[in-house]
Amino acid sequence: MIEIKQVNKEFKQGDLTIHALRDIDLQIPQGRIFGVIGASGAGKSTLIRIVNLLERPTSGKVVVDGVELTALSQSELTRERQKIGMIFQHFNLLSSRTVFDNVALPLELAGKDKQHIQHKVTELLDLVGLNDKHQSYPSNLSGGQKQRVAIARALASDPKVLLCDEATSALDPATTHSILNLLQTINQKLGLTILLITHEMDVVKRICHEVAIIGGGELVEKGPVGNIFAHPKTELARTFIRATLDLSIPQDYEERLQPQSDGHLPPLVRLEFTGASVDAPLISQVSRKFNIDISILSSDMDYAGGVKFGLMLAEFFGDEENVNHALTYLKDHNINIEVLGYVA
Ligand SMILES: Nc1ncnc2c1ncn2[C@@H]1O[C@H](COP(=O)(O)OP(=O)(O)OP(=O)(O)O)[C@@H](O)[C@H]1O
Repeated sequence: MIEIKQVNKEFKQGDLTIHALRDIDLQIPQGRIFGVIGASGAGKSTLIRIVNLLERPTSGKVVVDGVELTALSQSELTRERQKIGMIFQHFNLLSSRTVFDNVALPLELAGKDKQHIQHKVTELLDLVGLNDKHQSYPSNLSGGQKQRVAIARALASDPKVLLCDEATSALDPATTHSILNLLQTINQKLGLTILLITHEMDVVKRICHEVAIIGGGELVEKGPVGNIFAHPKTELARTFIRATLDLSIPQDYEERLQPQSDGHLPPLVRLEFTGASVDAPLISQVSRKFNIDISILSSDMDYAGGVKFGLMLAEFFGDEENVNHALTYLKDHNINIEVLGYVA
């Protein structure tokens, strides 16, 4: 549905050339939810703006629904752009128009008659769960409701593709959840292809089928979300995955931690399970095999692509030599081990 072929984008700033995107190749099949994740300045916004040619690539092609947008005249492009809806981080609603009139705007611009507009806008506001807000103004809506209006407006011209530019970044976690659910519903009900950019792996994990990771304007890794979570190949992918796992040492433990063992203090160990970790009940195995006790302090494990991954904090009690053997055994089974200190 969307093909990005060998796209490069350079910005000139005086004598300086900023290479915002380098040789990007992406194919996004119809009906999929595709996420592009990257840190600030990685080139995400530039990439998504290139898909509807709000930004023209310096070289390369953009094909949407079989039409090469990069080869079109301005008037042809205006027509093709109706196939592509877009929503933004800050909603971009017209504050002087009611909710109804915001959603009606693209239909008015397309010259649709009043009856069609009334029917279509009512249907869209029903779809996004705002049928009681027709006459409200954006200033009287919550952030989540504003984004719902923006989604309804983006769908008014029956697009085949929806571009989401950090659509949930200005929202709290609960509202983010409800907007992501809505995007998923729309994807399933309307078969709409969704391309979203985000800096949060949680967003990707929650709704995307596939993900591409960009860093410094280059595409470093792409694939089905489960595969990337289970078998990240690059440090950048690992960093994003780690950020979805929340594991901090409780304050009182932090205060009790000693840098050295006196031979008796139990180590506090951070265990990282990745796609490479052996999928077996290793914690109970090492406990039995090396005659030690393991007390799990906290754990954030997830499951994707057929494997478990995540982080665990645990104290290992027992004879020092046995504990060390147990840690070596876990390392040998591809669990990353870090001894954070010894608990006094
Ligand atoms: N109009 C422009 N003129 C010059 N440089 C630009 C322009 N737009 C983007 N850039 C540069 O291109 C690079 C990529 O920017 P882009 O906005 O695409 O990144 P991003 O991943 O979306 O970042 P953020 O998450 O902070 O929005 C940055 O170095 C940025 O400074």
